[in-house]
Amino acid sequence: MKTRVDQKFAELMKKGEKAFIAYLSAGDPNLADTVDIVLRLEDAGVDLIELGLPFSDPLADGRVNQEAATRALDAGSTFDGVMDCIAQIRERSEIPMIFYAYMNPLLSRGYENSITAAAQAGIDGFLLLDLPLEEAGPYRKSLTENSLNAIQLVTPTTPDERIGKIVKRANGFIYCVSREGVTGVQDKLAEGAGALVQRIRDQSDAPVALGFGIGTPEQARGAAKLADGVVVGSAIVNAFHNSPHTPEGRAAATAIVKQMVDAVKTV
Ligand SMILES: O=P(O)(O)OC[C@@H](O)[C@@H](O)c1c[nH]c2ccccc12
Repeated sequence: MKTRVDQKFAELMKKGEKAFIAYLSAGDPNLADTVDIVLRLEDAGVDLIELGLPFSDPLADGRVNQEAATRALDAGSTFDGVMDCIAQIRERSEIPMIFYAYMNPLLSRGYENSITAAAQAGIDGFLLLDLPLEEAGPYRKSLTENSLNAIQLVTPTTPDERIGKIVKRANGFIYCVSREGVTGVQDKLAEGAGALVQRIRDQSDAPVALGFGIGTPEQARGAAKLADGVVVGSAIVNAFHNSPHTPEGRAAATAIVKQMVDAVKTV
């Protein structure tokens, strides 16, 4: 089972290049704009998209991502609308996409068919935040049946023994959460990020992407030196939210992201 995510990481690692992964909340400010923004990010050199399903209680998200999810919900984003958005992106792009979701909206809609619908729409993997490993058997089985990656998170408080269990069940890439707490730009890269990436690499050969708190080209470069990929979310959400929703404004926001992409690509 080789997804676009697998292929992209294999291609980049062969070139000795680091991956740039951009997070955004689907539907912020609306689903049609999400299609435009994703295509602009791809043009700016973003390698993978982590697309968030808007949810009312995103407990792992800081203010920026919470407010983005609320804007998306207020704009009428639904699960089916996000599926249409993904399908529209897929009509025009082969960019690898990971579906980031909380359990609640999937359970309320029905687990299995949510995964099947997302696979049919064209995503390559799931990042499900609040499903404990021990209860994720049926989830992983459904992902495998749909040829989707199961992206798993490792955090600074994850013991080594649990890292071992997590990486055995992960594929695509391992998401290394650089710091304790919720998402949101910080003034510097977390001190222990490098050591945490190494703790993962001690138990897995899978690509490791480092995220949480990265908001400047310097921080992105620093993260790229430590891992195989860099994830940026809040800074990108902010750039597009704080720029006019016009072609010029979108181009300006994209240019901000491109500075971080270029910093990662020159490591
Ligand atoms: O926003 P930041 O600090 O750049 O972090 C990336 C993050 O937004 C994205 O990967 C993500 C959004 N919501 C999450 C919840 C848990 C883990 C990761 C995420």
